[in-house]
Amino acid sequence: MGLGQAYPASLSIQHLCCMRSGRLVLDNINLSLTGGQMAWVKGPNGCGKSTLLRCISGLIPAFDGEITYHGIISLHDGNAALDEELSVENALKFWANLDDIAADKLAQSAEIFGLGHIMDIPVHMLSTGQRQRAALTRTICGNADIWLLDEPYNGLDQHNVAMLNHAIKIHLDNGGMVIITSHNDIIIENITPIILDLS
Ligand SMILES: Nc1ncnc2c1ncn2[C@@H]1O[C@H](COP(=O)(O)OP(=O)(O)OP(=O)(O)O)[C@@H](O)[C@H]1O
Repeated sequence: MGLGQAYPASLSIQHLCCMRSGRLVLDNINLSLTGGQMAWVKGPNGCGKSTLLRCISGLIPAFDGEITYHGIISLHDGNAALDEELSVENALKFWANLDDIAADKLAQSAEIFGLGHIMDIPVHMLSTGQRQRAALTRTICGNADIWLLDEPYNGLDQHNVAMLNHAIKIHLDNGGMVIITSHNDIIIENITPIILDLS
């Protein structure tokens, strides 16, 4: 990960308000996390879950309040950010090279989601679940301390849900942090997420 043990990852959101197209979407949101902790952001469609993750990652400005953090952030959302024309392998290698990730670490991460047999397929030919797995591989093999996972279970079969939960557990055990949005319950052994309900 990006930070050593001497400087653990942390995140603090205080009185955050966020506007979209002139409408207040997030109103007075507060959340504090340290290394090893996970937050589950829940609530009905349109309540602002994705907006919150995009705000934390700096893609949407806060209207009011403060977000402070130590660590490197990786945002995983519906936009896979993988080049549609490249093979899965080359699309992932593009990011691995930028992030200075060793080839064997990328290969190991791709194996977690069983990408081996689809590494030579162009990204635009992937199914929903395959695309989700490829995009998750990018986050999992990276150096980020803080994973922002927006509906990461969408499209995943039961086996790959278990694989993702295992990867999350290892990340938390290593002092990482996770903020996740999901409409489904999150069941990860020995992990009790902090719930942020935006209902
Ligand atoms: N690009 C955008 N421009 C303006 N408003 C937007 C934009 N994207 C979303 N919104 C609005 O922001 C509000 C929150 O949307 P957001 O996507 O954060 O909700 P969500 O809780 O993630 O929903 P879902 O459960 O459907 O994924 C909604 O009212 C939506 O209409």
